Amino acid sequence: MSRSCSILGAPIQTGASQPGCLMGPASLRTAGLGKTLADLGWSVRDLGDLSIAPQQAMSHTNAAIHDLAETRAWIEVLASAAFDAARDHDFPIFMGGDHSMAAGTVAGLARHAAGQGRPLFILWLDAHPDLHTLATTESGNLHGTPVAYFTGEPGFETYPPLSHAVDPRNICMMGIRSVDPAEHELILRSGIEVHDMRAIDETGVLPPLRAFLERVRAANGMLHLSFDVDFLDPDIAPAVGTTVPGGATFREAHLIMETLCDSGLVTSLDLVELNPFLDERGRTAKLMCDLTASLFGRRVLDRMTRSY
Ligand SMILES: NC(=[NH2+])NCCC[C@H](N)C(=O)O
Ligand SMILES: [Mn+2]
Ligand SMILES: [Mn+2]
Repeated sequence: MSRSCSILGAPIQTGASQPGCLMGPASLRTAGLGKTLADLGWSVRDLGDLSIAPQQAMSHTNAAIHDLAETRAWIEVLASAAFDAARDHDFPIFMGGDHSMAAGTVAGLARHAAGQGRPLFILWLDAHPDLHTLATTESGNLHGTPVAYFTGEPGFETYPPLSHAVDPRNICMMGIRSVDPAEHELILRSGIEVHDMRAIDETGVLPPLRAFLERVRAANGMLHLSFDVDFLDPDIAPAVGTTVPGGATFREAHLIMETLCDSGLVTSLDLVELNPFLDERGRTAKLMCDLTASLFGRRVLDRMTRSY
């Protein structure tokens, strides 16, 4: 029997500074995400898009924060939907939407993993660590906050209560190249494993990735991959509002996805920050689909025919 995956859209853009991520799920569907996975032998269920009710404005002592009520509502809806999707499917995919949605998906997945008696690990592919609290964010863009929230940092009283926090030592970040001072301080004290672009230039992506996967395997963990488009170099992935030069190459990104596929350890995926308004003839959406295909088993050569 083929393994089942679900795709669920979260057209949220209130966590970002500029509009457009709202169209992310439609763009990924247009690029053929569902058919791509079905062609690889997966049984694919499209669960449609989530939505939130209109919200009353919420204020915060940090006046920079915008759209708090909407983002809070999205996180609540997503946490519940992610829990259900993980219960009902072998491999749920969450299509964003800006990265604030990971506060919801990871919260729901952490609750599901706890019910299975397994720890949840997170591989965070991003130019940014998204480690602000509501007190430290200066931009007020809440897509900069999900990791601080789901690791149980204080200062999130206005977000939905978190039922199960993720242990910071179970998080591996790769591709990091833009860190604010408050985030830097939190990285140093939290124990999150962070591989910045300098580290990747020095060792390549495989040694740190394999070491992390060994830790996941040894702990019988579930592994969630949260993939921010800005992990990739802007030359190959222009459709994101927070481009940072010097990102992962096409080949590094595919190698990561193929290695993750070989490991068989990944159990869920966020595809976030795609802003189709900034895309060039759909090339970023197409690349995100192709990278997902590598994660789901697409190969250039069958391993059996490969000679070492
Ligand atoms: N998910 C993202 N693209 N986050 C970018 C965050 C950038 C910056 N650290 C901020 O807080 O505004
Ligand atoms: Mn991000
Ligand atoms: Mn980012």
